[in-house]
Amino acid sequence: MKFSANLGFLWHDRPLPEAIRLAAAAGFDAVECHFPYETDPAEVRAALSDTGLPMLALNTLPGDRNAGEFGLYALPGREEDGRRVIRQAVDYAALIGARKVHVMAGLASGEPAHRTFLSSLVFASDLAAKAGLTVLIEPINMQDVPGYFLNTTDQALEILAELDRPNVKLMFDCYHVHIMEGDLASRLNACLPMIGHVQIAAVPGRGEPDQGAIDYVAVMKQLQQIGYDGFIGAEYRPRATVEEGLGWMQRLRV
Ligand SMILES: O=C(O)C(=O)[C@H](O)CO
Ligand SMILES: [Mg+2]
Repeated sequence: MKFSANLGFLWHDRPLPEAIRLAAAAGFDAVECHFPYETDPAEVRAALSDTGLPMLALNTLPGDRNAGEFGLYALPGREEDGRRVIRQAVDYAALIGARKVHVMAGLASGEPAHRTFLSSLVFASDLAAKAGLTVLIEPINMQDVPGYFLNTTDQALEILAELDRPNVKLMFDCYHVHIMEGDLASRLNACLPMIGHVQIAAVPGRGEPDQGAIDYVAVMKQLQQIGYDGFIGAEYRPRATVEEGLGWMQRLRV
């Protein structure tokens, strides 16, 4: 199993180039981030090239967080803002060699939001395809982000089927999926062909993936058995320092 440090959560208080170097020193095989846009891409590139780690993915900007926004893609009337943030993400991804962009749906519901999400994804898919990138959509649980548009893998699979674009895939975050749908094993089997990335954290608490309701040794074995050959994103909130909590990595390298 190959592990990617999610630098939106791990070493999030450090400048991004330093966080990349810390991830390499801690034994990660790759990194991914949330919102790198304020960092000079040349510095990110230098850290990636010094360490040899690939940057897997980044997020589109979520809009105005102070006003409660958490993504723009499913918000009727905000299509132009959605286009702006995907252009920015694709441009930045190209500069640092990232291959995937997670587009954040936002707080919305109902048919107008569904239609907006679909048409925005068509735009994102076309733009990303020109740069050889994959677009990710991620179901997020309703306890952490009440009102988020995309909550379950079932809903995501329906959207992906309706969209029918080979470069738009599912971000399967085990933490969110377990909270919303339980039964990770059958969700993984059902979603495998559409999975573009996997993320992990403990439930409850979103700490290191080494305790709680999800048996991650079993999850890793299943992923290997069903032929998932991508990276596993460590997207958790360390209970103490990142370094102190890294014991899980050895245990999960099945
Ligand atoms: O919150 C998550 O699980 C994510 O992966 C996001 O990228 C949103 O920050
Ligand atoms: Mg996630």
